[in-house]
Amino acid sequence: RKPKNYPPGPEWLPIVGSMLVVKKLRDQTGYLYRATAELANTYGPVVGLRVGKDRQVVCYGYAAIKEMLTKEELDGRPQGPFYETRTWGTRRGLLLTDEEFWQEQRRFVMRHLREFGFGKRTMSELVEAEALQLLKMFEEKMKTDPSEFDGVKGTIVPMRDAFSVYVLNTLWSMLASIRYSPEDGELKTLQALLTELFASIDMVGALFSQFPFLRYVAPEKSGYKQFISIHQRVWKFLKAELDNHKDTFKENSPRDLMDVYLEMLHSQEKKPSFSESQLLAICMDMFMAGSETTSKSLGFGFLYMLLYPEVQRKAQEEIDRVIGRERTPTLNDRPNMPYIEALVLESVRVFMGRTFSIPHRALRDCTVQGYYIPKDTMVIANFNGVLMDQEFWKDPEVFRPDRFIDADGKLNVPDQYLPFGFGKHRCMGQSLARSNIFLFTATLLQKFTFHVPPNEPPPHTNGVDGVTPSPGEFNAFVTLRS
Ligand code: HEM
Repeated sequence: RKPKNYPPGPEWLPIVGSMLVVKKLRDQTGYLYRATAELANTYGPVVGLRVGKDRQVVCYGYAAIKEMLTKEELDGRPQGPFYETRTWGTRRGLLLTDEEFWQEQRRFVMRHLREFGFGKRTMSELVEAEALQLLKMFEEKMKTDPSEFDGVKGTIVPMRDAFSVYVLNTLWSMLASIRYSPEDGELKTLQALLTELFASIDMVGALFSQFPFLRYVAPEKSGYKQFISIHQRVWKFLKAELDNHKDTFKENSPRDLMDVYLEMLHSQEKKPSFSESQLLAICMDMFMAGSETTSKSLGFGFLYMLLYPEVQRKAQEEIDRVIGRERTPTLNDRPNMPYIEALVLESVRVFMGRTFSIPHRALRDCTVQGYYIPKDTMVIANFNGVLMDQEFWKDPEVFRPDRFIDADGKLNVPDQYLPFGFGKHRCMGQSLARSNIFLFTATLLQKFTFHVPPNEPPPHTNGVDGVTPSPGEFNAFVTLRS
């Protein structure tokens, strides 16, 4: 039965709850975020659902989302088999842990990442080095695989996955001093598996999390088997690196986050939340939270730039004015390049405007916008309701970085812009993500212009649904700037 004053929403049927209504809307609209947006149109900005065993509340619109993200009672993360299976049946990591355990671990990781890359100097070095590698890859492609249309020379580049290894390398250098070659077979397989995993589950779980008995009666169909097998591959990959670190570990000379964590494991000050499996879970969370999100923002950004060539032109004008063509861009250029900064914000907006936050959980009974939220309810923000809000942005579907530039030409970020979350669980990688997108975009646009290939239709902006949305596969015809 619905609790009294629970947020309004569709009827709850025995066992399935409101699942069939959500599923029908999802089938009609093609996306979970659109299905819950439809529900918000009918029931208001806080929608109460039950899917299988889970009570789920979806917040839509700025007021509800801000309240949800800042309310301490809602700082829990969901519990249950789905969230624990990924870390060996216990709660581990940073993304899906809460209370004291999470606070201790988050604090430790944030403090030490500053030494190994989140600090201003180290971050510049890492991101600049990767941007140059990315540039080299495009230059090589130009030489080895040229194309020509109507006398214009260039090359065709599949763009959707063009950035992922370089993004991952900046993160992985900090965590484990590793850089992968874009040709690394194992990494490619792993990234392909993650893309598959991300497309097959949702932020609110999977069928086997809402109906746990399906793990036993329909392990294949419920997605359980695939979920486990992909995680096993990720664990094996990460464990090999951890073993390598343990073998080469030297006391008092930490090379990266893995080493400082290992040092902590041997220290007298070690608190119970620290363990080897927790270190692996942190790496896995960073791997999942850090690389997919940033690469997909870049993917959407470049997809939209194909459709809005004037955005590229404006960005290139700024690059020519501030940097010129001789030296490559650096992170120190950021304060002088509001348009590219705005382009970064706009790329993240169109990506996150198609998805949800990581789910929160009510640690205690509380309210959101006056509605009753019982303890252990999953509460989730549909960012579509705030990042694509028609009333606020006026033309949310248009790719227009200028919306973040004020009358004096300065960057202006409104409160409604919260794709990195807010409050105590806010994203740990915001500055790294924004630095990567800034420098990768500026470095490529300084040398190249990106066009829809003349023999292909323009790519569509819909994207592929999943935990995080991904642009569909698309090609760009890339030409050298004259
Ligand atoms: C464009 C890129 C990114 C976007 C849009 C993004 C967005 C978010 C959002 C919305 C949250 C959830 C906030 C909440 O639950 O209240 C989050 C959490 C998190 N992000 Fe990111 N993120 C990005 C990149 C990164 C990167 C590069 C890293 C790795 C360094 C990272 C690590 C994390 C972690 C560890 C959390 C969990 C924080 C916690 O629960 O305390 N993210 N991110």
